[in-house]
Amino acid sequence: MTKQIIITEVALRDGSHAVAHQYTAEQVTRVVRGLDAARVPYIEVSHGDGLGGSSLQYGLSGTNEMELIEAAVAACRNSKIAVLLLPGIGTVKELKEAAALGVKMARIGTHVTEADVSAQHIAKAKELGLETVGFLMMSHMAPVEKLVEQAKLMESYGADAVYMFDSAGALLPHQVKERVHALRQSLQVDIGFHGHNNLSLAMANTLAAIEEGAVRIDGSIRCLGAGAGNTQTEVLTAVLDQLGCQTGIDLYQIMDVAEEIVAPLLQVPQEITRDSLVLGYAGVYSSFQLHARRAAKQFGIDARDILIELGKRKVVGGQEDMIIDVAAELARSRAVVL
Ligand SMILES: CC[C@H](O)CC(=O)C(=O)O
Ligand SMILES: [Mn+2]
Repeated sequence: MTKQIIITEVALRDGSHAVAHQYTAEQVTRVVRGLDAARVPYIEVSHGDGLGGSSLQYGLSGTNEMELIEAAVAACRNSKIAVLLLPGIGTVKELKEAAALGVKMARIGTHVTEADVSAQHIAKAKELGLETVGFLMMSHMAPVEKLVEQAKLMESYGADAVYMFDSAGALLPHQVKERVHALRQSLQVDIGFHGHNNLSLAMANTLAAIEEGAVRIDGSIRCLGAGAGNTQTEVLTAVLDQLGCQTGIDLYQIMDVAEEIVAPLLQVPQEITRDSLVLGYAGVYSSFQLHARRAAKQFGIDARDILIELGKRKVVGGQEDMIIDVAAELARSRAVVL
């Protein structure tokens, strides 16, 4: 595999879920400086749920995300700062603000069956001169044909690349291969992949995606991300180097950022816990983990039961309020049985 792989580092966005959206501008500056020195091409910075995500529904940010973005842009010499926007959560107003701060890439995401809601935001991002990526979340929930159909919509709206997101960390390598293969057959633009490690398959799935032609990959330093986190950037850098793929990232430098700057930020290392394992097993949005844990505590029940029930109900991003409803129902039904 002699390929050029373009990595986007997502610890300062997806990893925001893992720290309950409490990054400070000082932390962002230190991490971005390190990533920039390691020559990571893109660094995503936003609330975990994207621009405008700070709310009671999704979790309040400790620091206004525009301040974090400004700090990130100021800390870059080489890397480009990307932002996430989920239409319905973020708006064009925030996209404009981010662009004015010097952001270079917009990543517009929708649920895997709802690409049509991204048309306006993709067009606006392009108009603002941003490199624009479309991504389809919870891609395990749609059959391959549906995924391809939705990806083609994003391409038709002007996306420069389309990613499939394994948001629940539920896909197995052969399923990733099948999906990326089909996307590669049908799209002209670059294909990307974003994995979660809930079933310990983020790296295997990433390599499966690359084998089938994905050239844009999300990584997260020290795995910092929702659920069990994402494909670990520094490990991916080493593995791709062994495979003869080029990332342009300095391996020792990225290892040092992981060890010396990111690890000390973590209260506990990012690992596969029983709750994150259930996210992958039940096919539930990784960002639901912290909400489910809180609800479990509040109602005196097991977070795994909540997550399994959410999986059965096929709950998707934006339905965070259902977590409390499900927890309350489960607690009630148990009280009746007793
Ligand atoms: C809530 C947005 C979500 O975290 C986006 C993402 O990273 C994913 O779907 O995996
Ligand atoms: Mn994610």
